Amino acid sequence: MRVSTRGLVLIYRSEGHEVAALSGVDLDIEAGEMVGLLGPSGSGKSTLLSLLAGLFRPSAGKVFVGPHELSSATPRELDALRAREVSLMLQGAVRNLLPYFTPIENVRFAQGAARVVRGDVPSPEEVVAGVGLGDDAHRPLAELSPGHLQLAALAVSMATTPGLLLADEPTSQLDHEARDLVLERMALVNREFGTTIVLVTHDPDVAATLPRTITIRDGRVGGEGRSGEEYAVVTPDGFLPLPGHVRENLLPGTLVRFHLEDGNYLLLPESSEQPSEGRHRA
Ligand SMILES: Nc1ncnc2c1ncn2[C@@H]1O[C@H](COP(=O)(O)OP(=O)(O)OP(=O)(O)O)[C@@H](O)[C@H]1O
Repeated sequence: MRVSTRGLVLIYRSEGHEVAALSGVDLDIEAGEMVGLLGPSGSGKSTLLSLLAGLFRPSAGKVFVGPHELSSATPRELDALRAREVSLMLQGAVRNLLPYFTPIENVRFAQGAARVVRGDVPSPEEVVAGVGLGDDAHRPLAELSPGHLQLAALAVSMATTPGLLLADEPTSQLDHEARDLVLERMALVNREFGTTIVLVTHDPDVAATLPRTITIRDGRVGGEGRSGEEYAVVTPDGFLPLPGHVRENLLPGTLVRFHLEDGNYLLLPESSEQPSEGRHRA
């Protein structure tokens, strides 16, 4: 399922205070991509995930998920979307699971709403096998390792084979072995079901395994990574956010010229008397 946003703004209002958590996010994620969402604490990652899940409405801008535009969807349409097409995996496996059910029972329970609006959900056995839980499918959750608990949460998130899976730090509480297992199974689900996956992570090792990362900074897209290479991204209205290390050198108010040389753009700050010394390759 394709995901895109245009000029996405979210302002939290509480007791006279206003916090702009997102201040103009433009994103395009193609159907079937697996993308990491990075960024410092408080940059707006969880807020973005919640808006993509249709949990609340943006203050301004548009959110497109498949054929749906969420900012103008009715509450009923948003309920139907969450019941079958979009799944949000919360941080901490147990927050996604009913504690006294086995993984199979959890998946069956999670399919309840989808069975009402859509008949063709897969069997719980198929879903649990799809994430490779094997023998643990019928065990009480208390007997599962942290890695397999996270796989059970993944199975619940995939209960209706959604077109979009949003995962908030799915590997943050795991050791390296369990983390790699969960990532491998998420990649499997992405390939086998064609599910678009957007996952939030703070872990550079996780980011390094992903074909694409998007970094959120100060409520905007601050940059993108492709197979380990970092890029700044030109926004639809022609703005270009400076990477953090360049920001330290080009202070607010600095005048910059774009100079084309040998097919490359050079950024020439106005203050540099010798252009060759102050050059920043764009
Ligand atoms: N319910 C809320 N009411 C008011 N402000 C909020 C609320 N939720 C988040 N914020 C603020 O919005 C901004 C973005 O928060 P958000 O949780 O989306 O960031 P984040 O990148 O997910 O952070 P973290 O990595 O710590 O989870 C922060 O300044 C945060 O303090």
